[in-house]
Amino acid sequence: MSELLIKSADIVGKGRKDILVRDGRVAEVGSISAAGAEVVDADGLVLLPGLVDLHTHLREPGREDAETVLSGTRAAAKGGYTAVCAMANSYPVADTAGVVEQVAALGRAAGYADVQPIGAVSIGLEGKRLAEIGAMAHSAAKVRMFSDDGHCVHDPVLMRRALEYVKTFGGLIAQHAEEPRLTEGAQMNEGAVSAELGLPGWPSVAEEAIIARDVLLAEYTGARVHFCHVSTARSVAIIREAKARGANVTAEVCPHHLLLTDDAVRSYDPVYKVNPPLRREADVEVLRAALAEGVIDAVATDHAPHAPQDKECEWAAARPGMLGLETALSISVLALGGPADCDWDVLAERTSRTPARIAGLEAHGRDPKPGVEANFTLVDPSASWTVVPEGLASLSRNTPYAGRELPVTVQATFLRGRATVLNGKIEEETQA
Ligand SMILES: NC(=O)N[C@@H](CC(=O)O)C(=O)O
Ligand SMILES: [Zn+2]
Ligand SMILES: [Zn+2]
Repeated sequence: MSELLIKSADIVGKGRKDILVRDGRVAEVGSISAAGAEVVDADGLVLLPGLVDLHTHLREPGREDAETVLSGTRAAAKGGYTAVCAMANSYPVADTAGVVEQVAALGRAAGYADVQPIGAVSIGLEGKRLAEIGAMAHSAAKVRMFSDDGHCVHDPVLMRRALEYVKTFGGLIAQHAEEPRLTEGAQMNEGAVSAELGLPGWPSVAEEAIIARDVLLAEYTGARVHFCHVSTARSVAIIREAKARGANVTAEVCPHHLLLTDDAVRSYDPVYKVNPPLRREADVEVLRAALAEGVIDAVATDHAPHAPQDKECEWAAARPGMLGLETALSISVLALGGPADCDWDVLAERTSRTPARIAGLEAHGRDPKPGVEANFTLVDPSASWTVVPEGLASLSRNTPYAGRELPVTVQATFLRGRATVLNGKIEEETQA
C-alpha cells in the first residue's frame, strides 16, 4: 500500500485542503495527518485536475527524430498534462487497429501520461475511403475520436458516412476545417500583412466554410463534430449560433492563436508558420472572449514537433506547426487575464474537465474527492519562467516563445498518485 499526502493545496473552488492518496486514488480530502505517507508540501500552490490535451502530435511511429511517445509524454507531464490524445498523422498513419494499439502500448510503457490514440477517418488520410473505424473503436485502444488532422475531410459524402458510422458507438469526428481549394499554395493568413509581404494567403473563409457545412452535417446526422484549432472570429460566430440551436458540436482553440498574430510573420522566421495560420489581433480578442465564455470548449495544444531540417529553412519550404505542451498552461493563464485575474475554475474547465469529457476519458478531469483517480497538477501561480528551447523535454525545438518570460510554473504532476513531475523536474522512474 502506497500513501501520498498533498498538504494544504489550494483546491480550485474548495479552498485550502489536504489530500490523502492511497494506491492511486483519493482516499480523503480535509485536514489530514497520516504517519508513513510520502508528503508533498503544496502550500501556496493551486491544485488543478491534470490537464488533458485533445490534440497532440507524438510523431511515433515514423518521425522519431522529431518526437517519440516517450519524449512527447515527458513534455506533457512537464506541462501539467495527465492525458493526451495522439493525432493520427504518423507514418504509417493510425488508420488500423494495429497502429492505434501500438501507440497506446507505447504510452503505457512510457508511464508519463495516458495516451489515447485518435484514429484516421480515411485510409492514409487520403480523403477517399473510410479507414477501419469500427476495428479501431473495438480494438484494445478503444478509439472514440477520429480525425484526418493535417488534412480536412473535405468530401461531404465521406464526412457524412463517417459521422453516421461514429454515431453508432458514440464516437466523434475532429475536423481540421480547411477547404483545400481555397488554400492552395497558402503560406500565411490572407490579409493586410500577406499583401504587404507578397505571400500567398490562407483566407479565413476556408475555415469558416467547412465549419458551417459540418455544423449542418452534425445537425442532419445527429452525430458529434469537434472543430480542431479554431482560429477566426467568424468561426466563433458560426459555432455560437450552432450551439444556440442545440447542435452537437464542440471546439478547441490553440494557445498560439490566443496570443500571436500574423504580424510575427514579418520576421520570416518559420517558427511562426502554422496551420491554420496566425490571424489578426481582432481574431485573437474574439477567441479569448469565446474561451472565457465557453463558446470555445477547450484549449488544445496542437503540439507539432518538427526536426530542424523541416523548420530551419526558407519560409515556403518549412513545415507548419509549433510546440505546445510545455507552454500551454502559461499561455492559457495569460489568455484568461493573467495569473492575478485568471478564474482558475474556468481554467480547469477548459484545460481539463471539458476536454476529458469530450474525449470520453472518465478517469481524467476529476476534482479531488474520495474514490477518484489521483490525476492532478500543482501550479505555482506567483512564479514565472523563461522559455529556453534547449531546456524543453520535447525532442524538437520549434517553440515560438523562445526567450519569452511566461507566468505560472508546474510544480508537480501526478498520474494515478505517482509523481511524473516533482519540484518542477521530471521524475526519471515512472513505473510503480
Ligand atoms: N498544425 C500544424 O501546422 N501542423 C500539424 C498538422 C495540423 O494540425 O494540421 C502537424 O502535424 O505538423
Ligand atoms: Zn490541423
Ligand atoms: Zn494538428
